[in-house]
Amino acid sequence: MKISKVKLTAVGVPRHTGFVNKHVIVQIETDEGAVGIGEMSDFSHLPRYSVDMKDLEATLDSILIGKNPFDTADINRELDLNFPQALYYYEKGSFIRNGVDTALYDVCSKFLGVSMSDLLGGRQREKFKVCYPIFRHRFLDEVDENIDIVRTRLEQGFDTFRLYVGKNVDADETFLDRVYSEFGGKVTIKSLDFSHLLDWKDALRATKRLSKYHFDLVESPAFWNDFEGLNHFRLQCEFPVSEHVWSPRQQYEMIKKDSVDIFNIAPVFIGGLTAARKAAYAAEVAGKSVLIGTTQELSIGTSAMAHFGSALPHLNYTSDPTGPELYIDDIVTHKIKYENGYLTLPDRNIVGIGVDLDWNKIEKYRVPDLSWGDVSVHQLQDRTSQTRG
Ligand SMILES: O=C(O)C(=O)C[C@@H](O)[C@H](O)C(=O)O
Ligand SMILES: [Mg+2]
Ligand SMILES: [Mg+2]
Repeated sequence: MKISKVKLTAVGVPRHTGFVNKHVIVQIETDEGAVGIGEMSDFSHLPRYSVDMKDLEATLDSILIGKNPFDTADINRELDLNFPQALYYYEKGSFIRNGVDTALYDVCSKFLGVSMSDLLGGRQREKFKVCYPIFRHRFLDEVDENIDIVRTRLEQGFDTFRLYVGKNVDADETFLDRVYSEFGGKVTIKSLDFSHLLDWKDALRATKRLSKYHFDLVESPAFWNDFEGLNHFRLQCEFPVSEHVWSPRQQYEMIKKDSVDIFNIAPVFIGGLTAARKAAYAAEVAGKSVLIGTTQELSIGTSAMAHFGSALPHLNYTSDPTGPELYIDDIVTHKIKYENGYLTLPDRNIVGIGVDLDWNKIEKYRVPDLSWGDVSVHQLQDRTSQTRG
């Protein structure tokens, strides 16, 4: 089988917060007629340059056409040369590599007539627990609307949440107090996520202040790539520490410096399922736990993560992929399913990734390019359309 064409389609899908995320749908066509789909998820993150879609499609054509999609190792090597790893969380080259790599696994599993998970180590689980994100408070009066989100999502079966913190710790504290006084043991706070906004000492002070409320772990409590700072925090904090993995070198440094207890692995940030599996193996070798992170993908990217997570032996913490619940709509015929707060894999009898493109929805949300429009840094950081100063 040989790749005959790469097709890219950009879509802009709003969240319930009003924030519009731009994603790119990947189609890899082959001379056997099988077509693989993937998702370059959420280009709506800093830095504020954008990728030229037409040029990217031509570049990927030049790299991929004529290649056997089963040659994932060789293709990933080529993709790494063209879209190099970077010591940066939201490196757009990683999103590009992830969309292509996912489509390779999809087209190969379709060609073989098996579920995508069969090419990723099989299934240890048909579902896994996820948590719903509560985005960062900047003002005290945002607590009410976030408590409403907890109440609504709890009614839908999500009993676990993660809280972005650090901009207004008074509001963070008020929120946690309200959660435990109103919902008691019915709700679990999985993590406080500092998103690399504070240095490790400020994050430690905030964590100690909030530790009178229960949470399972702390995420990103130091500046970018501050491996020593993460280690200092970790040795002085009673809670497990997680950090996103955005490059093999960064993960190597975190292993060497014993920076974390948990690696937060999302294919989008490490550049694909192939790279994510390597990161998961490295975590296992280092004796660390894994949770699956997210950039808040649509159903294509989320389904790929469900398949990826089904085989991981040390998926010891609640994971994060909830994108299809955050967006007002999706671009597939049937969204990936959540049941009682669990992300549920497509049936193993369904070949490939297990979701199908809905071209009526794609046309509805199609955008001509990945241009930024008028968004503020606050909106980009906290994923909202709110324009308060
Ligand atoms: O755990 C995180 O950090 C995130 O989920 C980052 C978010 O910004 C995510 O990428 C999103 O778009 O909501
Ligand atoms: Mg995080
Ligand atoms: Mg994102």
